[in-house]
Amino acid sequence: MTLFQDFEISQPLKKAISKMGFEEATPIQAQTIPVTLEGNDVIGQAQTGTGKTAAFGIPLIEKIDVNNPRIQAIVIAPTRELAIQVSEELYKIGYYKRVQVLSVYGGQEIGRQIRALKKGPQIIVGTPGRMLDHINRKTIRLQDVQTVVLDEADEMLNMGFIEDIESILKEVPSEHQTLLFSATMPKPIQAIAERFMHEPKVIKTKSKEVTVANIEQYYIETQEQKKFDALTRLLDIQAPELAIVFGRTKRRVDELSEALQTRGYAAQGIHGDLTQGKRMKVLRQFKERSIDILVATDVAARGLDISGVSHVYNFDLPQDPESYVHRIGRTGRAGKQGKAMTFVTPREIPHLKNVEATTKRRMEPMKVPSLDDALEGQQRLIFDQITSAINEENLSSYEQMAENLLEKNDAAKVVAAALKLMTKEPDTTPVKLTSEPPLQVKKDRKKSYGKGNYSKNKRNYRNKDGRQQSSRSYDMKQRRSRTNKTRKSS
Ligand SMILES: Nc1ncnc2c1ncn2[C@@H]1O[C@H](COP(=O)(O)OP(=O)(O)OP(=O)(O)O)[C@@H](O)[C@H]1O
Ligand SMILES: [Mg+2]
Repeated sequence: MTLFQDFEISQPLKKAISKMGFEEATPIQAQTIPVTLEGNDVIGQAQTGTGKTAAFGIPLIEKIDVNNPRIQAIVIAPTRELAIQVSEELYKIGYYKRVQVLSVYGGQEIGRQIRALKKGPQIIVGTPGRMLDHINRKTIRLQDVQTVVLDEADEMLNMGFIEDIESILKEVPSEHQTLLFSATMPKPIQAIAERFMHEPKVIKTKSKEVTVANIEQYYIETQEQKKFDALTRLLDIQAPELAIVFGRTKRRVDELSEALQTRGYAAQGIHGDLTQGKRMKVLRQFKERSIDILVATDVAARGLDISGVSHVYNFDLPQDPESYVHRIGRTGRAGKQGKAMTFVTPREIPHLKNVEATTKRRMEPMKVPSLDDALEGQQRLIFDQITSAINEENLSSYEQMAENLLEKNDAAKVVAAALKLMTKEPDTTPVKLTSEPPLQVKKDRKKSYGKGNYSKNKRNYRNKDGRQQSSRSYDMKQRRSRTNKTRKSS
């Protein structure tokens, strides 16, 4: 057991960490913080929700010179919401040290960011595109940067981002520390990563499984057209505190959130085609629980830490096993329990096996619930709520009314009527949902990474549309298949 108080870090940080409620370091924190404080480059891989943000955040903030108003560290994250979240966590860690942290991301007025940049933040957290934009405008200067962090490193070094990352790194002095963190690190991506690094220490917390043990994982085999009924019945039965439903495409997310609303659920969608204002509003509503179902593309798959997410539903199978790991990792965080349900059509079973082979964990089969099961689920929920209300609520203003009802009616009838009115009976309102074709399993995934397209000596080559590419890991087939992902969010 490693306590934060025992780390060689300054008092203001210890005070901030304790205010955040952390006492004991998680395994990845215990292993990486000392090594990072010594100045090493680090590749840190640990399961979702195990505190990787603080693992890089603590040493990063320890190193900052607060008397220097220039940018000393940058953290790059794949999505806007993650950049904001990471900057908030760093702000908390640096609170008593008075470190200034700023997030810059696409979709927010650039003028506002430029004004904030003039105040001399020491740490910038941003999405690659917007960070490059500021570098080109000379509103961000990286000459004093000593630390570069790639959060969700494998995603950042993936096809769509690598050129931006390379351009950013060109602006950083060659003497700098590089920290890469993610829950997944496919070997070919790690090889690319090491090119950017100086004798990196690779720290992977020892665990056979890629996903955390406290997430129960199920799959539900059903026809494409039956998935939605199965979803709403499951929602009725499982009554999640907060749930995230992942869909494959933006259109899918729009249709799903509308269909859920039609059936009376408090659901909203989030994806890359919405305005930033709308994206932030939906996420705020979800955190405040004015909605309890977030329907999302993979834009919400990585890094987001929202307490209370008890269930994740993969309405559509994710494109690759890594995406599965990150999606389900939105639940079961910081030692909490979670459940993940994945819908799969019969033709997609090979794809599911592929996911299981990567995660080294079997998903349990779950039967498609019937309407009766759904009704029973809702009844059980109401039963539990009433039982706890009997013990905990002040019912005095209702007691007279109860007496009146009981005078004229049979007691069991009265309670049954009240139960019926309170129970949300399964809603079968027809909804419109465009069918998605089944996912095709990629023949040999291992070979498809970095297949001839990338080598150390052959860094530049032209792709099919003649555009020069620097380095890459996925082949073109994979690239096409990933275009539906909401990736370029900055
Ligand atoms: N030592 C600790 N003690 C208690 N809670 C912690 C500790 N470290 C981090 N946490 C909390 O655990 C949660 C998950 O942390 P974090 O978001 O950093 O996970 P992660 O490993 O980056 O996950 P992901 O792979 O999904 O990005 C956060 O709410 C964080 O505040
Ligand atoms: Mg993280």
